[in-house]
Amino acid sequence: MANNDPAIKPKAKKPCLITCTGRCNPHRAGMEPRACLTGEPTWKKLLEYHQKKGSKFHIRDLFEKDACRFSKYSLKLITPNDGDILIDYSKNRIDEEGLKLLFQLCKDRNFISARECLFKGAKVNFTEGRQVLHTALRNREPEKNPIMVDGKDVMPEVYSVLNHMKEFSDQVISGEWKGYSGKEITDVVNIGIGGSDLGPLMVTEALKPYASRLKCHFVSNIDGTHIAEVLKKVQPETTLFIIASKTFTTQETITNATTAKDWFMKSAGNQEAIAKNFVALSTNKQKVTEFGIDEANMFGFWDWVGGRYSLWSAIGLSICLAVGFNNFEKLLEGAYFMDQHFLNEPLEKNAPVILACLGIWYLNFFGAETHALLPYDQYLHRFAAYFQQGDMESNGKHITKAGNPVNYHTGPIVWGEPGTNGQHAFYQLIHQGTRLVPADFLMPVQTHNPLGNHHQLLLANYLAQTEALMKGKTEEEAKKELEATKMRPDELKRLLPHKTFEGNRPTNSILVKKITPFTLGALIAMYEHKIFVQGIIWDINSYDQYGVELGKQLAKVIEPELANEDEITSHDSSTNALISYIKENLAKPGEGGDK
Ligand SMILES: O=P(O)(O)OC[C@H]1O[C@@](O)(CO)[C@@H](O)[C@@H]1O
Repeated sequence: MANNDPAIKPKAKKPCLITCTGRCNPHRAGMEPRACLTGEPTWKKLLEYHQKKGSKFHIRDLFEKDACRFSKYSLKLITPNDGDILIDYSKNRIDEEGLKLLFQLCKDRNFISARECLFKGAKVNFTEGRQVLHTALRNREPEKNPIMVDGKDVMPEVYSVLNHMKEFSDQVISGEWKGYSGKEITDVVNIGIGGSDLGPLMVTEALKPYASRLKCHFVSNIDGTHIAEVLKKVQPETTLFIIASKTFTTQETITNATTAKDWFMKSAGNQEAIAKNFVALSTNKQKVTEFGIDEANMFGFWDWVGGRYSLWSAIGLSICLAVGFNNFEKLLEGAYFMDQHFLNEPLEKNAPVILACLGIWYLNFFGAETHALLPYDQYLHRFAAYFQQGDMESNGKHITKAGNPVNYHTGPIVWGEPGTNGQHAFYQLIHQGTRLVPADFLMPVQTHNPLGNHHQLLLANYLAQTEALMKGKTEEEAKKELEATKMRPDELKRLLPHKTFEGNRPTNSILVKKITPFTLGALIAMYEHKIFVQGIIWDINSYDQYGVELGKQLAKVIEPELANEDEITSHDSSTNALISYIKENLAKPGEGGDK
């Protein structure tokens, strides 16, 4: 399914790819150190393989031809204490030949050396000139594996912050740490956005079975409703506010933090009280102290920690408070387990590499545009949302390392909801729509809430969906079913096409014994590394995010325009008109909100 959007008709004489984005400019002088991806010999072989075989596969046939398909196309990662992690990728439109070509593409794209650079602290974030070392945050063998940044082993600092996080979270949970009026803390409010919110929120929700006595709340949106609704639930004396911001300049976070501080000061009355009920998580000491939070109450981290990769850092303090430091440490251990798997396993046995390659296969050769993450676990209800930032802010790029526009698609649109809810919302499209939607189905075999036959039913639905998406329902099968209803032949003929399922919808089944801090850490790290592999193949920078800046810049221009009485004519007619409409409809003094 080529991308036929007329807005991006291929400029090149003939599109290099089924889904050429039309930005192809292979002859631009000074091509990047690596050949343009679509110029790679392996890429061309993959194109040929797709045209001759890949595009003609039906997964149902692949299973019928090979009784050992599951054992050939699945991985089992044996964890020390949390059971096995099973990655079943057999329900995909691919065979040995195709996988071999994809692994070869990884090698052609210098993946092996790029992986080493990542872990060793090379400046892989090549636009900001930074290392990318979220793996250092969970390095559980610091003596064996020092991590050098600018000639200095960062592991002592990493462990110093972890020790501070442990000491503080233990004190708060035990009640030793008191609020300004001497009362124990009962509620924690994490104020942050993006990577300073999504990770802590997702993990805290996912690990609810491990909850401490503290009630955790998250405020992120600049919409006053978000903080207003949280402040209704907490008391100033017993609330710990965590101001989480890598830069400590993000408008939403500083606005919310200031509102929280003003609300707090109405009760607390003096600046000293801040020291008991506010802490900061940031790389920016100066801004933290300017806000009024003592450096002693700051948990630092470093520029080589990307925001969307920061839950393993001080940004994870709310996780430590929500589930206890020991469980946070198990989360780190799970991620470390996956790091070691990613670092040491050959491509053919490497879960992040396999998931990355299969993603490339559908995105760049079948024209898929999205990737669904479908956790069959209600506690994981924020899992897809977390990887919307993790994946889309990493690989939503179109400029290569050498500064040229790509002529192939890059990062997918990531989305998803927990099962079985998705089945009653969007599975119709996945089963019978016109788009190919590769999907990962995640499932814990054991539930934290054994209740009647709920989990049995959840498991059955989980298994049925990937089977149905793969097998479909042939016309003959549908016809037999309709005939059994004694339906009139003309009615049957009319309904039959609507009742058949093409199947051949690819899925990966990812199962853990149970969602524990360890297995959750491993799963998150697995997807982080998948994103890395895809970024390397696409030759883009997965670790900057300039794309989020323009909107912020324009908002700074518009904000004062909304505050004055003038008619605004400085924008396009739409924006000018929208501003006018808003000004006409702003609440007049005394109009207030309707009750
Ligand atoms: O942690 P901070 O510096 O407040 O940034 C919050 C978020 O803002 C961004 O959109 C960058 O501006 C994300 O990359 C980041 O996670």
